[in-house]
Amino acid sequence: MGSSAKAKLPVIDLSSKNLNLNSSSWVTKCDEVRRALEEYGAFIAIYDGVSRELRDAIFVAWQELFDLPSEVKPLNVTDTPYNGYIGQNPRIPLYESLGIEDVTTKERAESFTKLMWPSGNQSFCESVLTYSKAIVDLDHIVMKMVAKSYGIEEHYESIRGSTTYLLKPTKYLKPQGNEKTLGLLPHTDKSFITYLHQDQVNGLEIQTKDGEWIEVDYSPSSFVVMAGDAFMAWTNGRIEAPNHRVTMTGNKDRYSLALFAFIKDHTIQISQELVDDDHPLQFRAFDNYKYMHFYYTPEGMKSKCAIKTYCGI
Ligand SMILES: O=C(O)CCC(=O)C(=O)O
Ligand SMILES: [Fe+2]
Repeated sequence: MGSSAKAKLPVIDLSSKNLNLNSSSWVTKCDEVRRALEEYGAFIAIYDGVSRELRDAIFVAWQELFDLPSEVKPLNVTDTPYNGYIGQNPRIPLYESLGIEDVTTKERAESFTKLMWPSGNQSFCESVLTYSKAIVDLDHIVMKMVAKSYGIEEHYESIRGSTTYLLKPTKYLKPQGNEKTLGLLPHTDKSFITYLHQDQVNGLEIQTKDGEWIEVDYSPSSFVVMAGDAFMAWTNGRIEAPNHRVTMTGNKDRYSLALFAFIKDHTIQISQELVDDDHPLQFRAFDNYKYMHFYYTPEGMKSKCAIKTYCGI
């Protein structure tokens, strides 16, 4: 199927002045968030928790990071596949990314900074920490809203403390010539939930349930909220992780920023409140991190829907 200029992701205003937990509109808004995720697996959030200055600082920081010598960036090695450095992959030659695991802890932000800049880069480290914490606040809002709408607040509280965040700055080189070029292959995220941000250049495309590709057009002051595979299992399949990809056109490099939330060292139970005659139990309790490791095995990679292969019933 081709790309469609008509289909659009829902846009939901989650800025602080428009959210009042004690008003009747709160419940309506929670349902709006839940419905958008059920229909598209994603939506665009307008969110004022990241100031313009912070946004500018973070994209300056990413440029500095990607401009580091090519022998420095691969020093970022992690135990978890694909969380470290990815570059020079012939299947996606425009793509380069670095993951910062457990980014909201000061020690990890500092150790990553020191690895990349042994003589220090205080402003980089501060921008990373402040930005990540602002998106964690957005995560808490979104999760609270989904949980409220499904009536599973207690269930969410039981996993919330086990959330860990991976920040992944990504650079896509501008394509050679005028050809539309694939920057990132179609995939679903292995996370629980993902928050995407971009500089000026569009390129993200999300596939609808009927196979159409939506070109996501979002401003630097908004964020794409997207369900990952683990979210699909947690909600007993009510919310599916959408297939998405990046295509590059035009003559500018693209910088994007993903914050992936994972549930770690905690077995995720499927919400029993979401199991009924119309929605029989589809998944067994599972571990988000072990699932991610499974995904990168030959069996996981060839599976059509890895989360169903891993813990589906
Ligand atoms: O660059 C983007 O907008 C999307 C990145 C993405 O999908 C990913 O890193 O999983
Ligand atoms: Fe993704």
